[in-house]
Amino acid sequence: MQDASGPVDGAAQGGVSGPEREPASPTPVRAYVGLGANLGDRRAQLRWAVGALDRQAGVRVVGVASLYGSRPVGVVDQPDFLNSVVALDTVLPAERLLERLLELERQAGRVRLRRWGPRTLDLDLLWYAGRVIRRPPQLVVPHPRAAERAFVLVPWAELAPDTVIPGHGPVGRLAEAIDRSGVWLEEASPGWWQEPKRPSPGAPGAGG
Ligand SMILES: Nc1ncnc2c1ncn2[C@@H]1O[C@H](COP(=O)(O)OP(=O)(O)OP(=O)(O)O)[C@@H](O)[C@H]1O
Ligand SMILES: Nc1nc2c(c(=O)[nH]1)N=C(CO)CN2
Repeated sequence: MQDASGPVDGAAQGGVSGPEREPASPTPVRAYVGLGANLGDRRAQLRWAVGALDRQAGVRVVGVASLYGSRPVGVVDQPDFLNSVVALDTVLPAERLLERLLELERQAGRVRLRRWGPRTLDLDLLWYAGRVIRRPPQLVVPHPRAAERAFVLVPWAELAPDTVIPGHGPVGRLAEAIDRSGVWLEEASPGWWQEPKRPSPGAPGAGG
């Protein structure tokens, strides 16, 4: 993983260009993915998702926003969410990337009970290389509700305020204009998603 402001480099990542696979983009493109959870050990699930995304062939996590708490939007009689946004460089086409996101949701034990209902892990493809993709209901990019959700815009603006959501404008401007009263900082990046630090031998409390 690296900083989100780093260059997009290294076309031949992840070994996704074998003959039996989908043709991959020749060079990596930037994508942004929204993370959400409001059931189970929410923080652990989001932390797992960051690592699992980075381990996907053809995907590299290049930035992770802070962790935010948020009051539920849409269906309001459900527990509060934790939300964040990650920046990726990927050689996967958008459809393949979405398949991976849905598979990771399944691995995290997500069961689809109702739209906008509670979930152990939600991964939304917010933005892919600035492209507009309309293949409803399977794939719509930019995510159709991203520009109206403070729990998306606030973490996203930390990573990429100048990124333009086609049809809406720059993420930073949208984040400044939106009502963010239902969103609060839970834990600043990078603390929440990095491996816990082991105490060094001999340090107070390290034992033995
Ligand atoms: N950009 C996108 N990101 C994630 N899923 C998408 C996207 N576009 C279309 N979909 C489709 O939406 C379905 C997932 O819907 P889901 O149940 O997660 O909606 P939701 O999270 O309850 O609501 P919302 O879409 O408002 O966040 C998937 O089957 C997927 O194919
Ligand atoms: N605060 C918050 N509310 C939501 C969220 C979410 O991630 N955070 N996700 C939803 C469906 O994707 C519906 N409502």
